[in-house]
Amino acid sequence: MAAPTGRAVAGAARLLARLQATSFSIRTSSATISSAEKVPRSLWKLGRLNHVAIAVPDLEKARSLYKDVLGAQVSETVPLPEHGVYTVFVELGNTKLELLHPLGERSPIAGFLQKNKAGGMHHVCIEVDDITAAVAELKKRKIRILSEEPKIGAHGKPVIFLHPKDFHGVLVELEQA
Ligand SMILES: C[C@@H](C(=O)O)C(=O)SCCNC(=O)CCNC(=O)[C@H](O)C(C)(C)COP(=O)(O)OP(=O)(O)OC[C@H]1O[C@@H](n2cnc3c(N)ncnc32)[C@H](O)[C@@H]1OP(=O)(O)O
Repeated sequence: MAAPTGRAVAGAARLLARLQATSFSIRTSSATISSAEKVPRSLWKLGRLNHVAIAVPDLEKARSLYKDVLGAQVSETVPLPEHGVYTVFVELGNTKLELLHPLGERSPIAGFLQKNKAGGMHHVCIEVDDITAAVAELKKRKIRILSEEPKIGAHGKPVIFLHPKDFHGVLVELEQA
């Protein structure tokens, strides 16, 4: 077989370069189309970490640990019967801890404390700028929302909880900012 000429080699190189450019732009445009179709991200945004909640078997002991041993500023104990919990908030400057203890027989944290007798991290709460839009999108994505409608949370604002099995084992609360 005859050796390729200089012109043939240059032509092949140009063709290869064009093919690479074409396949790159196809990949780019399909990624853009699919993400634009699936993620109308402009509708709502995540905000700050509002709090990290810790379920505790003895609320007074836990309150005293943060107040007297760590010197934190802590709230009074507040019962929230509509959520089945007592809460104490611990101020940390950039965020808060929420100490939780079961209230009533059907408390949603009773099972968690049965499994974690010494207590443990129960959920993280992240603010969102539009909880209605967040709920609509998460439902479309088949993420389980643990109440029919948002409830009024510990700060007097609407909140929802997302199933821990849909969030890598972490119960996530979203709170309207
Ligand atoms: C005042 C308000 C506020 O801050 O504004 C609050 O904090 S209210 C805070 C309290 N309210 C809430 O938590 C409301 C949302 N929570 C719920 O609806 C419930 O607690 C569920 C998260 C669905 C869990 O239900 P239940 O206790 O019946 O447990 P279950 O045994 O069926 O749980 C199913 C699976 O999820 C796991 N699981 C349960 N709780 C979990 C948690 N906190 N973090 C991570 N995983 C958890 C279990 O180990 C189990 O996994 P395996 O199958 O692998 O064993």
